[in-house]
Amino acid sequence: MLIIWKRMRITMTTKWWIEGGTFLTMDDGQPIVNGHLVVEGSRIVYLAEAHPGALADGAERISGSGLLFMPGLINTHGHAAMTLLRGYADDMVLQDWLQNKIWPLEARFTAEDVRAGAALAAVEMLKRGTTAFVDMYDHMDEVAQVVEQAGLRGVLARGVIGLCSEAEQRAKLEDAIRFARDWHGKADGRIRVMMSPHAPYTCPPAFIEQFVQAAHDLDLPMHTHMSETAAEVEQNVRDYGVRPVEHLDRLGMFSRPTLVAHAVHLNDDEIALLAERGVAVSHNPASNLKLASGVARVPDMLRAGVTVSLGTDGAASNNNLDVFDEIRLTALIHKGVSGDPTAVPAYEALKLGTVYGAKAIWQSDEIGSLKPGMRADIVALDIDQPHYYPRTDLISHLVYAGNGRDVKHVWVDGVQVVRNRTCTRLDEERIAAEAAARFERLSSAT
Ligand SMILES: CSC[C@H]1O[C@@H](n2cnc3c(O)ncnc32)[C@H](O)[C@@H]1O
Ligand SMILES: [Zn+2]
Repeated sequence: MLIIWKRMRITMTTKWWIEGGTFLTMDDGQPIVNGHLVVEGSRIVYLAEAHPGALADGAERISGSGLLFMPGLINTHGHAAMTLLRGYADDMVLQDWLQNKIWPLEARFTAEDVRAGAALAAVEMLKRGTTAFVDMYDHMDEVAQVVEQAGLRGVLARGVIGLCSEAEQRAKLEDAIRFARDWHGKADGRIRVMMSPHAPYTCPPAFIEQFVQAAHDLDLPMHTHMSETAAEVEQNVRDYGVRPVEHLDRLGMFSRPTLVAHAVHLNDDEIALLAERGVAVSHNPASNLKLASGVARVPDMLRAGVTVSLGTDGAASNNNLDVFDEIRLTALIHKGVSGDPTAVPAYEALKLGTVYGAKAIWQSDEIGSLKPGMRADIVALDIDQPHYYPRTDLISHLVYAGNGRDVKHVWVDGVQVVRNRTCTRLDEERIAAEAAARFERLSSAT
């Protein structure tokens, strides 16, 4: 009997069907109004205007009335546990902020603190429509467990600062390798791992080369902060005779698939090199504005063929984890600084948060758009609200009038992780209380 039950569990896949919703596929077509979508197991098997017919037989029916369905948003750079430090240090520039406020407090973080901060981030991201995120931090086993429990998709990296002895560097590299071996491909394939030296200004060249070698050995991508501030670029030239892009290229980093966060201070040659090497960029507009780092040359990068995606960075420099905010900022600030209202059009900004995010972090073509064969990472927004009327242009409304608070339901890999604005797999009240208590403990020790 037990064997029969186990077999049934393996062969039975859940099937559900959205009837009559509006679908923004992000596949360059017009939104499908009054369409139908069928999910079997973790994948979309049908999406069209026509009724799915027998394909919907036996499927649980969900009404799509008043809802806009789109691919889950992809946050390509952040530090989830830093939700604990939200509002702790505002209105400072990066180096002062890191050295005098953030790093001293992070030095006290325990694994339990990281778990509490990551759980708070998971609740926040899911409720604002993010289904996949990149995370770089310490105590990453805790983050991986939160991802597994929350039902999120995560590309995780044990971030490493190499301003320490060679013995400590070795121990950190070994921990990053151990983390990759333990977690890459886990949580039914929802977790993937990258190798991540923190930045060229915190990791000596030989240490970065060891990470590149490990990435080759493990066949993993690389992730780092790069060219975030003008001061960083100047320091790199002083220390190594070249700017950060050439420096990392010489160290072999771009021989691996690489995602760099920020890339604010680039010249034309550097943009051309990133395009040539296939390096993807995580644009973090809110964090770059708040830390007064500058504005990345996103329109120039897109023109050159660089894959540009969106990240929130940590909640201490943003101060939320809402990718809809980054989409809106991206559509607005590049118009403002260039004087060109077409610099980043609304639909292109949405692509940065979905299609290009997928290209930057998920090497296989399975997420970032809605079509048969893709993973069912889906967000439903309540568009029965004043700011979605009149129905002139839903893409315009989503980018310029909407926000993450419009998210009502979320699915990852076909599993509903947010229902009616509530996380189905996380205890939101307990997580918020735990985060508050953890911050109290951390800050009272100062
Ligand atoms: C080694 S774990 C990650 C490390 O990165 C720090 N961090 C957070 N935001 C930024 C940023 O904008 N630039 C550089 N480093 C950042 C975080 O505090 C952790 O120490
Ligand atoms: Zn960062």
